[in-house]
Order: sequence, then structure tokens, then C-alpha cells
Amino acid sequence: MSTVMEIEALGKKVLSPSGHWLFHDLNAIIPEPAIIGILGKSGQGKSTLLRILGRLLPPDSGTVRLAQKEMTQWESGAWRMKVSYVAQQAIMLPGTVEDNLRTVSVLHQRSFDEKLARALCEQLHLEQVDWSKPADQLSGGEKQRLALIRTLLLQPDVLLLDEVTASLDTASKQATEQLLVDLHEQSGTTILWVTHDLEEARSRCQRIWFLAEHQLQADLPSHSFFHAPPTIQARDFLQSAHAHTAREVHS
Ligand SMILES: Nc1ncnc2c1ncn2[C@@H]1O[C@H](COP(=O)(O)OP(=O)(O)OP(=O)(O)O)[C@@H](O)[C@H]1O
Repeated sequence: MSTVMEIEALGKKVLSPSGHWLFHDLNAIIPEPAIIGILGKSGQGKSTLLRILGRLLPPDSGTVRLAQKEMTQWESGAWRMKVSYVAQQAIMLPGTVEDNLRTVSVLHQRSFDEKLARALCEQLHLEQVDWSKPADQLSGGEKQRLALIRTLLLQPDVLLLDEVTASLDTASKQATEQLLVDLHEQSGTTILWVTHDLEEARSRCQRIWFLAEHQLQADLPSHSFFHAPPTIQARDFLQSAHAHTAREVHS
């Protein structure tokens, strides 16, 4: 297993006047291939971290290296083609479903792989969606899957996923999870996957990063994190999530 990205002393301050650290001195190695689940309570900076890794936000300290080259030495478009972010709220570009699917090739001057686009639509249960339909008329779950397919057509080395299954029904969620695992196994794509769904993290991710107290408190194999959470915050986090799930089951 080789290293695709290295994070060194990474920090980001909050936007508020207090300007305190959202997280700081974050160090990690991202092996290739891997599926890493990123967990933590709301507001710990999980999305912000993904956005920094995707070059959508600058860090306030530290650096990230991709293929041993510093972030700042990469042209941002070249970086984003290799390290691609899928947002929590799917944003549709103006135009039809097909316009959205073709965007990536237009932007990156690549030929459009229609066969791959159709195969991905089928895998994510979107084969019935008319490609000439305006994209803004899709349901929330359809938009989320279309946004994911749009990014997958780029065939990035590292995929940054921000709660991409949160708005999906059970069948679409399972299809999406399976597609991502298959992609990882077949193409060696490394996936950083922010989720609040502990079962998704436990069953689909090989490693867990846990953000708390402005730090990366854990970077562990998934089974270790879930069987022996290493800090008080990690134990509390898992306990409250289990209590929440139990309440939902009994309500
Ligand atoms: N560009 C930015 N620069 C600095 N701080 C930001 C920026 N954008 C958002 N924040 C702040 O960072 C904090 C963490 O937000 P973020 O969405 O990264 O957390 P999160 O752990 O992903 O939360 P959730 O699980 O609720 O999605 C928030 O208080 C937010 O206001």
C-alpha cells in the first residue's frame, strides 16, 4: 500500500471574530487504496477538512501533499481532477441532466464517456431518469446521486464524500454504498467519507478518523475504533449515537 496524500500540521480557524482554531496540528497519511470514514460531532470541522483537501478552501496553517508534491505546487484544476469533492447539498448546474453529466468532460477537456455514465446511472437506480429533463426538477435524492455520478466520471484518485447518502432512501443508499465499495475494489480509488451513519462507517470503511476537541483524536482501523474507542470523547460519541438509534427503533 502506498501513500497518496500526506497531511502535515494542518489547521483552520473559524470565521467568527474570536478566530479560534476549528482544528489544528492535524497530521495524517492517506494510504492508497483506502476507505476512511470521518466521524465527529456536528461542527467539528469534518466538511471544512474535506473542502481544504479538495482545494475549495485554503488552510490557515500546515500543508497537504499529493503524490509527494505540495498543494501550492499544483495547479488547482489539476488537483481537483485528482482529488474531487462531492458536497452534502447537491448543487445542480443550469441545464438538463445530460448537461450536468457532460460538465466534467467539458471543464476538463475530456471526451464524454456515455457508456460509463449510463452504467453508473443504472447502478444508482437512475436508469429511468430522462436525460433531457431539467436537472433542477429532480428530487433531492436524485440530485445527490447525479452529483456523485458527475464526479465519478472524472475518475479521481481520491474521492471526498460529504454525507452523500444522507438524503437517500434505504435502497438507493445501499446501492450507492455498494457502488463506492466496488469502485474502491476495482479501481483502487481512495475514499474519504464523512458520515453520521455509524453502521455505514463500521461496515464500509477500513479506517476511522475521529475529530474532537479541535484535533484528529483517532486514526485507527475501523474495528479498533468501534471496539475500543480510544478517548472519552470517542466513547461518549459512540454511546450517544447508539442511544439515539435505540430511541429511534423504539419510537
Ligand atoms: N470557510 C470557513 N472558514 C472557517 N470556518 C468555517 C468556514 N466555513 C464554515 N466554517 C465553520 O466551521 C465550523 C464547522 O463546520 P463544518 O461544517 O466543517 O463541521 P462538520 O463537522 O462538518 O459539521 P456537520 O456534521 O454538522 O456537517 C462551523 O462553525 C462553521 O461555521
